[in-house]
Amino acid sequence: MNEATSSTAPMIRTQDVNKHFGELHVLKDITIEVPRGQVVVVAGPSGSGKSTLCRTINRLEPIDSGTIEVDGEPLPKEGKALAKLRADVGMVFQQFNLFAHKSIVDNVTLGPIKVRGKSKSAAREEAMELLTRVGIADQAEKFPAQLSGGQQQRAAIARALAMNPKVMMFDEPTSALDPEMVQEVLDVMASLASEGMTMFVITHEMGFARRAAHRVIFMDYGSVIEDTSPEEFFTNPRTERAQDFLSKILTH
Ligand SMILES: Nc1ncnc2c1ncn2[C@@H]1O[C@H](COP(=O)(O)OP(=O)(O)OP(=O)(O)O)[C@@H](O)[C@H]1O
Repeated sequence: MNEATSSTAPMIRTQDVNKHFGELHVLKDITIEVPRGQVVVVAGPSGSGKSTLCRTINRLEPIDSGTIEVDGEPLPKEGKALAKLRADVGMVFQQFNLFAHKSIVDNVTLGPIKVRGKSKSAAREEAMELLTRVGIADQAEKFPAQLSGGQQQRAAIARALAMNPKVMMFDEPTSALDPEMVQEVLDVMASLASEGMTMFVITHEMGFARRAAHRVIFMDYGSVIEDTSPEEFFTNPRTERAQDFLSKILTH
């Protein structure tokens, strides 16, 4: 890797990205840059293409045209480079996707041992530090089903962090949680944000956007139609679609 490039390039850069699902044009000429250390909240109505955009950046979905770079490097298509990309771009989904038959600590150590080549003892030590950081060290030996949804999601965040990612992507991380557990997950995310992690967060939690985001991207029908500061987005949304969206979300 070219160090000079990687230290100055935006963490994520997409240029004229287009994607279709059959006839549906789900991403339309998406051009965005996310500088390192920036926290971007991606908002928009259901079906506007937010998840698809997120998944293209991790190459879980291929694109039809355009380019995507992570840390100055084009996305690899296969092999070791793809595994490295998946480690560099940590993903946290709505469903926690933890391995049900492994303990929480084993869920966290699996990637570092298999992909990063860490020794078992080093991986375990780091996993315990991460579980402490997300507030569930006391749950380390339990199985996922023995934890609350909020604890499982915090374990999923620890698992992604264990790969030492360059950027963390969150796809509606709190929408499967009972209301009382939402805040504990958002608190972990806000703390990561304050530590300077680059974050790309799809969420309807506008409180988090106000508190932790540097920027809000609003998508509608596959296009980015607002890309602005949280202050501007909340006080002065430019488009009627964003105004409608905010009035629904904020009165919900
Ligand atoms: N694998 C797929 N095959 C076909 N269509 C898909 C696929 N994945 C998503 N779509 C469609 O693409 C559009 C965008 O979906 P996407 O999940 O990206 O939207 P979203 O903004 O994240 O929505 P939500 O907020 O409901 O999660 C939707 O119309 C969806 O039905």
